[in-house]
Amino acid sequence: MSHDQKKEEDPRKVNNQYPLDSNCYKILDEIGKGVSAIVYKAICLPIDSSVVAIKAIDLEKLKEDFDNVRREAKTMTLLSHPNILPAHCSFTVNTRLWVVMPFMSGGSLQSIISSSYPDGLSEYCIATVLKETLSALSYLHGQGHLHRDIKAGNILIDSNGSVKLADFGVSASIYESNLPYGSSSSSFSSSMMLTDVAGTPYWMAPEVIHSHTGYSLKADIWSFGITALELAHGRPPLSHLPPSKSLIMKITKRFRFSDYEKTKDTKNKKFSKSFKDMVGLCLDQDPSKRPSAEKLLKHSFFKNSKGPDFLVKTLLQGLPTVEKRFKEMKTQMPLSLNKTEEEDDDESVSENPKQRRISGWNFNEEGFKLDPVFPSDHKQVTFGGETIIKDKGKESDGSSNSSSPEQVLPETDQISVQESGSDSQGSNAGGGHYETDQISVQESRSENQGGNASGGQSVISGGSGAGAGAGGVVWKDNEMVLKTLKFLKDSVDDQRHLVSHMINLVRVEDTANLSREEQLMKEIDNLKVELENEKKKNSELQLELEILKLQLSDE
Ligand SMILES: Nc1ncnc2c1ncn2[C@@H]1O[C@H](COP(=O)(O)OP(=O)(O)OP(=O)(O)O)[C@@H](O)[C@H]1O
Repeated sequence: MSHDQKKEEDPRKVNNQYPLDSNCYKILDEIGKGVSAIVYKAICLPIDSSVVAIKAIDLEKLKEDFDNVRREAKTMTLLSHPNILPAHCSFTVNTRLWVVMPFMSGGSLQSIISSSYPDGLSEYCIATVLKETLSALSYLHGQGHLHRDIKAGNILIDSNGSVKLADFGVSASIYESNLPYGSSSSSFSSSMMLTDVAGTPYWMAPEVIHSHTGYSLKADIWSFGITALELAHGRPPLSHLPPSKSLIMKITKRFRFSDYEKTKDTKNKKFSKSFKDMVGLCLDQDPSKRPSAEKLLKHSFFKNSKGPDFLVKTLLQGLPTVEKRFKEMKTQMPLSLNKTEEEDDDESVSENPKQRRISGWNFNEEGFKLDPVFPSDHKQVTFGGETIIKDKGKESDGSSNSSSPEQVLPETDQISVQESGSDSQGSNAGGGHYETDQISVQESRSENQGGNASGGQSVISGGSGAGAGAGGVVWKDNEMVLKTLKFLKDSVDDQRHLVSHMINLVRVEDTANLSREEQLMKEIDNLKVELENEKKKNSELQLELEILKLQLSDE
């Protein structure tokens, strides 16, 4: 039956255009759930019962983001590129905005990974899907649009292996920014800056988080780099941490990929030099140094790209349907799928085994190593004598000496650290204790006792518990000591993150009665103070590290 014949039969079908009436669609199944939307598989009855995906966005949940949603629908209908998912139409149904779009039977790369590739994809797959994504991004940037939410969850794949970039919920046009758009899309210009915070925290570029400095097209390139890591490892770096803005602010500060090519991956997965180089270019802290999408397309890594048939034969082979995957995920992760925004900040969510596959990323070694840290290696963290994160391997009694050698991070497998922190004189309460028989480090801090520039003393001894007393320094292996100091510093950072997280939780209660604007102002003030403290502490630690390095070189 031709479309024209059908048109006569069904008055709702106009020129093969998708009708703006919910009665014309029959919902078949739920296939996805985002922060404020549910995605359904449906058929459009008047158009030959063609299969579509409907993203039903809850406008009540959004409220202040309504402009973004309208922008998504508008952007999707205006853009035309083989790697960009178009929208057939959009209309409101009660309190929801329905965006009707083509059904991509493979679903998102995120759903594929979490269902079938928990440890990540092969580099050939990554090169293939990312090259297509980059083509979409290059087109988008050429049109003066930022996507602002590049991640595996927004890269969809069809049964024929075609790859499409979707979800323009937070996309923005640089034509729409307050400032004039003055130069070509591939060059970074201060006249193209946007200033509002948008996107998904773990993928956000540092300049988006520190949005007062403005950001532009290169923010998408950062997210693209994070997406590459997400595809390679199964989840984005540091995604076990709560996505609070203040936390992410610190997290992104810890990314130093400029020397990424120096990385020597020795465990779990090996990556090619060209992959590391490509990721390293994207994750440059300085946006102006990141390549444009157009330039990145010419990177040697994308020569590994294989085309859609390859994806059909590898990635999609034997994959459960998108609806089945969603059902499975729902039964496995009821918490995360039903959680509210507040619960998002709750670390207990990451208790879910799927979400905890990698509990973090270890950058300790040489400062640039990107090794996933697995949950079983999760160390116990104590603060002020109280156990904040329990050792996964054993029940902790909260005492400072309750940790086992297994708690030592695997990447620094010959190093152990014993920390004890105290603000009051003489007391030695709190602190984690990680030790092996190779080396142990004990750090004691007492604000009222004086000591070195940062008010602390470090004791490093060869052999567990043996060797130097307070104030003495016995160095056995310079490299090991440096690694240990780095680990110590990271451990302090971790504790600070946790404290910030707790402070944030308390603040949520505190500010519950304030207006949204007042809350944001308050949060900004708090963040400023927090940032200043952080800077101060970091420079103190830096100084301490430098002093210890000097002592080391004297030895
Ligand atoms: N057009 C589509 N065809 C097939 N599956 C889709 C389509 N759009 C979305 N999905 C599925 O629904 C899931 C949720 O999509 P959605 O865009 O709502 O959420 P998200 O991008 O993962 O999260 P959010 O945008 O809220 O951060 C996707 O991961 C994907 O598997």
